[in-house]
Amino acid sequence: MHTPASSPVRLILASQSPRRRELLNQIGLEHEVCPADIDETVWPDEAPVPHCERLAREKAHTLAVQFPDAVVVGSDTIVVVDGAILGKPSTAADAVNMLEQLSGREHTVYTAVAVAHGGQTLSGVEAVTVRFRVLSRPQIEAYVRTGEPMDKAGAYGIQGYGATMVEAITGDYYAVMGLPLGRLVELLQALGFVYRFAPLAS
Ligand SMILES: Cc1cn([C@H]2C[C@H](O)[C@@H](COP(=O)(O)OP(=O)(O)OP(=O)(O)O)O2)c(=O)[nH]c1=O
Repeated sequence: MHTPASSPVRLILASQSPRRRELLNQIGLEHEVCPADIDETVWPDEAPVPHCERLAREKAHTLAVQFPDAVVVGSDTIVVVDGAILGKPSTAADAVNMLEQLSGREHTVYTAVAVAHGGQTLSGVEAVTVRFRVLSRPQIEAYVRTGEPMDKAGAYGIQGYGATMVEAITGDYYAVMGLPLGRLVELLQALGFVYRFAPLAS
């Protein structure tokens, strides 16, 4: 990524998520990683979408204050079913419960992304509807035993074994995986930076 005068820009990903790193690499956005240590507790009466956007903005803002020369990307993903937020499961039993709630029906994944630089923070939220197949209890337990659900909102990874549980998706796949790439590039451009495709090595 560059300034309009073609100088390279220092980009920092304020996240511990290996998926977000992978996704930035996929579109050639060179970056450093510096996870933001923020309190992710849901405020009393805080609705899911404002919660997820607040966290993405806090992650980006916290690091932007520490690294004023850099552009910082923060993001947050939640799964919402029956109005309740499913974050990352804290135990295997918790993961089993979450997957039982998702079985055979639709839920919404919200991913907020925020970019911060020069005292400005821009953000947006992508909403994706995901319909799950009916999952049997043995199937859920076998999936939880793989360990895949444990660091993921809603206890599944669409990019992994979790792909076998999905019947339909409406919205940005990359938002489910943790970082809506189209929205991110749009926000970086709105901050005044230039994103270009680089030729692929043959
Ligand atoms: C639904 C879903 C979530 N996830 C992941 C993306 C996020 O890493 C995680 C949601 O938790 P987050 O709190 O958004 O992110 P994180 O704790 O992994 O990293 P950080 O806060 O430092 O940015 O769930 C998948 O990888 N695949 C999926 O299909």
